[in-house]
Amino acid sequence: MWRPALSKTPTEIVTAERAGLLLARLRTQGPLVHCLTNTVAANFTANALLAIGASPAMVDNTEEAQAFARAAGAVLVNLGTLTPQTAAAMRLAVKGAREAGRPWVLDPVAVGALDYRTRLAADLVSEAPTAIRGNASEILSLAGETAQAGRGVDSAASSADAVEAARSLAHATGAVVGVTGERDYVSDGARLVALANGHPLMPRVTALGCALSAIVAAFLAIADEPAEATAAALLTVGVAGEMAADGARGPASFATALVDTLYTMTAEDLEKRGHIEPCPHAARSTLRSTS
Ligand SMILES: Nc1ncnc2c1ncn2[C@@H]1O[C@H](COP(=O)(O)OP(=O)(O)O)[C@@H](O)[C@H]1O
Ligand SMILES: Cc1ncsc1CCOP(=O)(O)O
Ligand SMILES: [Mg+2]
Repeated sequence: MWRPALSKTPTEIVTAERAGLLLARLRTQGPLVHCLTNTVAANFTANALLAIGASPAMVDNTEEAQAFARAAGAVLVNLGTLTPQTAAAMRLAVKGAREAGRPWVLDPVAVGALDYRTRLAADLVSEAPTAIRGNASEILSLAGETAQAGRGVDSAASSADAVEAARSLAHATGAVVGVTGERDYVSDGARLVALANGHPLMPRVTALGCALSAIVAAFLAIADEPAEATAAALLTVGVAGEMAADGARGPASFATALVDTLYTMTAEDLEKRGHIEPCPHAARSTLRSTS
């Protein structure tokens, strides 16, 4: 049967149709996602990954991390409750992922607010993450702007104020950068897209951003294009957040409804509710070689 090509224009990062297609592929393939994440987020992250159709495994010891990263579909490195032992495992997992050509995601939790993780993050960024997903303060800090460090794990800045930082970080590192908040932005250094879904209950649930970064890893595992995969993951979770908020009584019932929505939502939901705003002014961004 003939089907219309779900193509994008050369300047577009994602369309709702493409995001729906990737969501369906994720559910069919059920990628293994190797998570080195924090003790707050581990359970919620595993449930969110299972709900959307991926297969999570939390393996953060130095004996197994490198070999497991080589076997996984994608790797998540989240600095939330870092220790010297987990930091060593993270370095090994990144090594394994790179050896095997696997995508890996950095979630720089509280980077900028605390020194030890800020130094580790700088090292990890030089190991070519496929994508970096953080809140505005974290992305501003990684991009070298220290004035708006977060208060612990929460952002002190708005994502709109971190758009340029996201683009310059992507441009400088070659990673796709997703900066989240009331609006989410994704850049590969040349292109930029704004995603205007989500709900104010989302930052009222701990580890939601951590689970989002794990879902970015799941999309990267099954996709060909990292920027499209990252934007599709952010769009999916943003739309799921809006849907889950209908009928939620507060943060706890919202968190449960979000996991259920990741399980039930359809490509049609993405097409009906997804707000994708291409940012044409991104054209002023330069080619990597000019920096
Ligand atoms: N004020 C808000 N309104 C709507 N969605 C939000 C808001 N704040 C955060 N989100 C959503 O919550 C998710 C986590 O983002 P964020 O809170 O920035 O990350 P983190 O938990 O790492 O600080 C993203 O999907 C983002 O779009
Ligand atoms: C509360 C807390 N403390 C250390 S990690 C963590 C979870 C942070 O989760 P998120 O970045 O998704 O809000
Ligand atoms: Mg976070």
